[in-house]
Amino acid sequence: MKPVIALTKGRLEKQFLAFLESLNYDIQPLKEKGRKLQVETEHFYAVFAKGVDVATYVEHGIADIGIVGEDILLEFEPDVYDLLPLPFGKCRLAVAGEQKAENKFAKQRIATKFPNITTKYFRERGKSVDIVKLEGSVELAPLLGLADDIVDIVETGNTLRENGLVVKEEMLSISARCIANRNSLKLKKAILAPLIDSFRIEEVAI
Ligand SMILES: Nc1ncnc2c1ncn2[C@@H]1O[C@H](COP(=O)(O)OP(=O)(O)OP(=O)(O)O)[C@@H](O)[C@H]1O
Ligand SMILES: O=P(O)(O)OC[C@H]1O[C@H](OP(=O)(O)OP(=O)(O)O)[C@H](O)[C@@H]1O
Repeated sequence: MKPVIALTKGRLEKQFLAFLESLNYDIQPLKEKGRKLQVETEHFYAVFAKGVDVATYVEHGIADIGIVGEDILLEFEPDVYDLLPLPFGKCRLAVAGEQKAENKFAKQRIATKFPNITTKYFRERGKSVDIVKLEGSVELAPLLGLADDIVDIVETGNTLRENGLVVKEEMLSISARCIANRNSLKLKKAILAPLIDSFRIEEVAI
């Protein structure tokens, strides 16, 4: 029996494949998948889904293991075992906005894909803010007057820069994480351990 791994489609999928390749796994079947959403490889079955759905498939035990951004775990708090950080998908969450802009709204209004993370962050600092939930291109919100600021992922900072926005507060650093279903970890330990252990690499500080 092979384990089932749920992979976040898109950006993390590409980085995970490069990671697998660096560990000498044969990723040819994954590279050739076309539009298929399930692929069998020598060591595991892979299924491809959006990040939050990866967490759902793992929570329900459909997938034994998942590769997902830490932002998804913090925002949705799925009931899964958060096993280990992975050396890709590195970025940070930040509050950003226009450099000099006075707040337009009486109560600071924040646009974000991450309402739960945002509410918690400001609550812990004794501040109550209004949240506008968006699904993408969050940087538009302050430019168009929908919100004062945003809470979003920053990697290179190019998206902020090219839209005339600046980081106002660094919130936290995040990376991709390897998660696991709680029962799978107990019942399928023998087949999961070699895979999980192979993902556990020490990062070299430079
Ligand atoms: N610019 C970035 N640099 C590095 N990692 C990122 C960046 N943006 C997102 N991520 C990480 O990659 C994960 C997947 O992001 P991605 O943008 O591919 O999917 P998404 O946010 O669900 O968007 P889409 O709706 O386009 O699929 C995020 O959960 C986050 O952890
Ligand atoms: O600092 P950077 O390297 O510019 O990366 C940050 C951008 O990447 C993500 O957006 P994504 O490309 O996923 O598009 P989205 O706005 O539709 O979520 C994120 O939401 C930022 O907009």
